[in-house]
Amino acid sequence: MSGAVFYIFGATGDLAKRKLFPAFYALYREGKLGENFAVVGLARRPRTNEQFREDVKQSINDFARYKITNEPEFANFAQHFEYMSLDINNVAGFHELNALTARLDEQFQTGGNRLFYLALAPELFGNVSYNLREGGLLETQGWHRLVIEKPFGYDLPSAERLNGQLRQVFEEKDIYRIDHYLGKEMVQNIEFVRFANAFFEPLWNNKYIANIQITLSETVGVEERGGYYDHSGALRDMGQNHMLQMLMMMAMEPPSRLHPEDIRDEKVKVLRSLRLFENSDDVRANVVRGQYTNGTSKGKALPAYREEESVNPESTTETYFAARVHVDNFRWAGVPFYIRTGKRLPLKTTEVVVEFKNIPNNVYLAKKHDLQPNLLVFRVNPMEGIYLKMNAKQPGSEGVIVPVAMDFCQSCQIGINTPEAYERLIYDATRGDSTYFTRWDEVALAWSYVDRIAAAWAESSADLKSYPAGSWGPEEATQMLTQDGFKWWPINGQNEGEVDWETESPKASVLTK
Ligand SMILES: NC(=O)C1=CN([C@@H]2O[C@H](COP(=O)(O)OP(=O)(O)OC[C@H]3O[C@@H](n4cnc5c(N)ncnc54)[C@H](OP(=O)(O)O)[C@@H]3O)[C@@H](O)[C@H]2O)C=CC1
Ligand SMILES: O=C1O[C@H](COP(=O)(O)O)[C@@H](O)[C@H](O)[C@H]1O
Repeated sequence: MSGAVFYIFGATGDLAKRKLFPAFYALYREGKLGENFAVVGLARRPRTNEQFREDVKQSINDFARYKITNEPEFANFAQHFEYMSLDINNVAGFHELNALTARLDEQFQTGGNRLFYLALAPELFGNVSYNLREGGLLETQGWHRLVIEKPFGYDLPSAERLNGQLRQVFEEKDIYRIDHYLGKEMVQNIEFVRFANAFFEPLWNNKYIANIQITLSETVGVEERGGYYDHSGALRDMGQNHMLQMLMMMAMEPPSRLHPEDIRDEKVKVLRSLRLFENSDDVRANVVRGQYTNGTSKGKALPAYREEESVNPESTTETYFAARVHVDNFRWAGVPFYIRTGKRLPLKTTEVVVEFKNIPNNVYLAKKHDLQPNLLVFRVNPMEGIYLKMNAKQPGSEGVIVPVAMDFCQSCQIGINTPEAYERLIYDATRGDSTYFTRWDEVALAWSYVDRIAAAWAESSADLKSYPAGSWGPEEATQMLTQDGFKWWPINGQNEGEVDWETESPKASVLTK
């Protein structure tokens, strides 16, 4: 990797602590950072370099997958970190930052390359980019890249405004919009499994696939982010980004080359093919929203959403939504994509299930047995793997057919969530590989789709359902599939009531008939 100075704006914040410092350490331990780098932590509160390095150490001890086992090695890593107190609205501070960087460029031989990571509230993104230019930080000979966190706007108009601000300073090719789901191993693996196997691609269409289900369930509530979440809700927090990104990975055509722009071109075509909801009735017929009331998990009482800190006690924000999405193109016409996500559900899991059409029911075996459809399941999070559910003869029986699994449990082999999404994404941005970052046209089209749902919801909250914390969400989401002759496949083979509350994490391989 070429050298670089990394600037973490928001270095005293939650994201830096939980994700960014551990990711830098993992990259360093794996030799991917080399020695020609410096990390400058930036935020308003005062911190000495020593205190900052202690913060970094603490965050690694608390959150990293590589723990510190070798103190001299950590000391060597830590001497690449410096801290500067900076209010991003103060342009003079950026001149000072430029002077600091000139020294770091020299000390660590970074070649003038600069990566600006904005782990800040989105309202601050525009000012940072102006001040980077005003402060002279974009004048070195190397590359200058901007990495920004979600949310990218609140709706299409606000996203356009934000993008306009950034584009006054940075070219699109230098803007790396993070969707951390794209950094997850199994989300990236969708593309490989689809396009590197002779037996999937011929079946990957409306002739053989009955429906696709994407579930992103969380056990947590809104924790300390009530203020942000109450303004956002599940649709904007998860739907506009992570869920549509996974849908694109499932539905895209094979790219002609493995070039970032070719891959993103194919993804964006999926968004262009989404059937837009025509009016509020259309939205209500195809999208269910819910909010959790009080309930229990592992025998523990949980508060209702409206009782959470910083949440409006009369809030109508959805903490759950499920939608029937159609991709109106030649490959997918007639195949529903069902997506659902929610807080305070029974399991923390992300899974994508491909349900294949059953064999013709006039065939002898189908006439004689109640055959289950074949399923291909991508387990994204926290267990990682792929399993195929198929039908086979029960050994020794009188021709009894049972569902069996071919199960590739990646996390059983190499551990849970390896490597972490942020490691991959920081590494890719440093190498200039934008494949797993969101291009502006993807962001804009995703907002266009989601804005229609949000607009219908803004008219009236009469369709907002409640669900007890610890349940699988409103009954209406189940009915939506029943209407189509389908059902939600149990997550990791577990129906409600069968959850392993002790571990909360899915069992390796459970099949439900
Ligand atoms: N936390 C998470 O898990 C996730 C976060 N994100 C996104 O990442 C971004 C950061 O989130 P998070 O870390 O949770 O937020 P926090 O509120 O924990 O941190 C915000 C950071 O911004 C700094 N800051 C605020 N105002 C200024 C200013 N005027 N000048 C300089 N620094 C400032 C704060 O430091 P100080 O007060 O010292 O100035 C702090 O370091 C947000 O966009 C969020 O949506 C996205 C996905 C997950
Ligand atoms: O972006 C977000 O994602 C997290 C869930 O991410 P995961 O990697 O833990 O599955 C979600 O909790 C948060 O609300 C949202 O902003």
